[in-house]
Amino acid sequence: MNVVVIGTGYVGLVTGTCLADSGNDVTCVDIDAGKVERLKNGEIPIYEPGLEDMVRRNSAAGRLSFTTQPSACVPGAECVFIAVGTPQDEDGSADLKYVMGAAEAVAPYLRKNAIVIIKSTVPVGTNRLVKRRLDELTGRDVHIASNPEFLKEGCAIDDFMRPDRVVVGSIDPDVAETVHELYKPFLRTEKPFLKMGLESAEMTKYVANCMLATKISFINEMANLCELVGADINDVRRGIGHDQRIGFAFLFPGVGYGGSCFPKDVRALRATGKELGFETSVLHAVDDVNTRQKLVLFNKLARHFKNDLAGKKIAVWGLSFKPKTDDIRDAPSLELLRKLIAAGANVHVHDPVAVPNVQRVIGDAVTYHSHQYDTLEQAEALAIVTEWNEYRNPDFDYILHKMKSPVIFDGRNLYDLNRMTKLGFTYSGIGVTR
Ligand SMILES: NC(=O)C1=CN([C@@H]2O[C@H](COP(=O)(O)OP(=O)(O)OC[C@H]3O[C@@H](n4cnc5c(N)ncnc54)[C@H](O)[C@@H]3O)[C@@H](O)[C@H]2O)C=CC1
Ligand SMILES: O=C(O)[C@H]1O[C@H](OP(=O)(O)OP(=O)(O)OC[C@H]2O[C@@H](n3ccc(=O)[nH]c3=O)[C@H](O)[C@@H]2O)[C@H](O)[C@@H](O)[C@@H]1O
Repeated sequence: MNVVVIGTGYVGLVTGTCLADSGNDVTCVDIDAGKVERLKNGEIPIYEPGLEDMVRRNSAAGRLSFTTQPSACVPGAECVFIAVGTPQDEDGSADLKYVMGAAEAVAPYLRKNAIVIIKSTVPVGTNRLVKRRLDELTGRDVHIASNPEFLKEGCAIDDFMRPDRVVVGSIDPDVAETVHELYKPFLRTEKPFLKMGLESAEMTKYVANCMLATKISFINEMANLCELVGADINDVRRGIGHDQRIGFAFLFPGVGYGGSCFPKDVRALRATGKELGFETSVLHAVDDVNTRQKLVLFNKLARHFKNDLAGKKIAVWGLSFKPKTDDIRDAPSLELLRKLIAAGANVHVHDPVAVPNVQRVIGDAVTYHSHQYDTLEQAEALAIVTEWNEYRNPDFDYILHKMKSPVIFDGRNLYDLNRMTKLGFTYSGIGVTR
């Protein structure tokens, strides 16, 4: 099929590349000329394992190309995906200016019977709003489909190629069937293609993200309570997870969820409720718990140093909002760094890939290191924010020898409390402490 994807961010680039990989002719469009230039040279602007190779391979095969001009590709397209950002507006609701802008940019070039597929996460009602605008601009009854994306950064290609399900909302069932053709190569096992109405598809995306965010805030609240009652959340997690009704997924306690989606999507769904005079109390609590959880490492450090962090050398491992990405949008690390800087601490940080992004936001108020151990020279405490694999099994003897005082605040429960205590560390995890 001839496909156009508008937006070459995490979602657009992965969608376009994976669809090209299954034999479609794909053109990706972005308004950012610099990004398009880099992509044309086979350079990808984000860190996503495996993506660069796939972009190069499919570009070389002539199935994947990049442009800034919708006029150059939309006229030939049977399907036009819109995968632009939907950031949080000041009141928490989703800002639709990029989605509407993209729709308006493609409208003049849409061929008869082309399908516009909205992949961006958009509030209920947006697909109909976009359709109305497209109908107005083209003078035709434009086909529209809502196709929310469920991929995770860091394993985006695998998630796209092996989805748990594909959701498509449409007015006309034939439109959904055409979209199904695009997805059939990725749904060869028992995984379902779920057809539904536009509103249900839009809502499905928010409910999925809010459910996952709820699980995380719930387990974080329980972890904090475990510390107070002297229980170990790792044992409790296993104790509940074996109950098949509960399970293990997304119940790892930590420093709060970050990233470009959970925080904004929880707030956007709250805003939808508010607009309709409906109080979403659970979502309010989820957001509230998460805001507090992002401060959990700072509060532990402040308590340990009796509220005097001035001049204390603190090492921080992990800056991206989760491993295998350089994305720092709403990352808990930023909250920690800002609080430590404000308290006058001498902060030394490491991250395998996110340092350039953090440098752009935090500047030289902290010291960046290219090796994790270099942060520890005479450090008085180590805070672990992101569970990169290389932090899981470090040389603890070396760390003991390097640090001024062997104190670890582990925001991801990478280590075992008893082992750490035996080794001579003062150690505190999330929901695991002495
Ligand atoms: N990042 C993720 O893991 C996931 C994101 N989503 C949703 O997908 C959407 C896109 O997210 P990301 O890919 O992270 O966004 P992003 O911010 O990384 O990329 C968006 C891209 O769209 C481009 N753009 C904006 N207006 C344009 C226009 N008129 N024409 C052409 N290009 C335009 C921007 O220059 C940018 O390159 C959002 O609604 C997000 O909530 C859904 C699932 C996963
Ligand atoms: O809409 C989106 O953008 C995407 O949002 C999330 O994907 P992503 O944000 O890439 O990353 P996750 O792996 O879900 O992690 C989100 C945050 O939750 C935290 N988390 C996750 C799992 C867990 O058990 N505990 C926990 O604290 C992570 O550290 C991270 O900060 C969803 O998992 C995707 O399905 C969805 O498509």
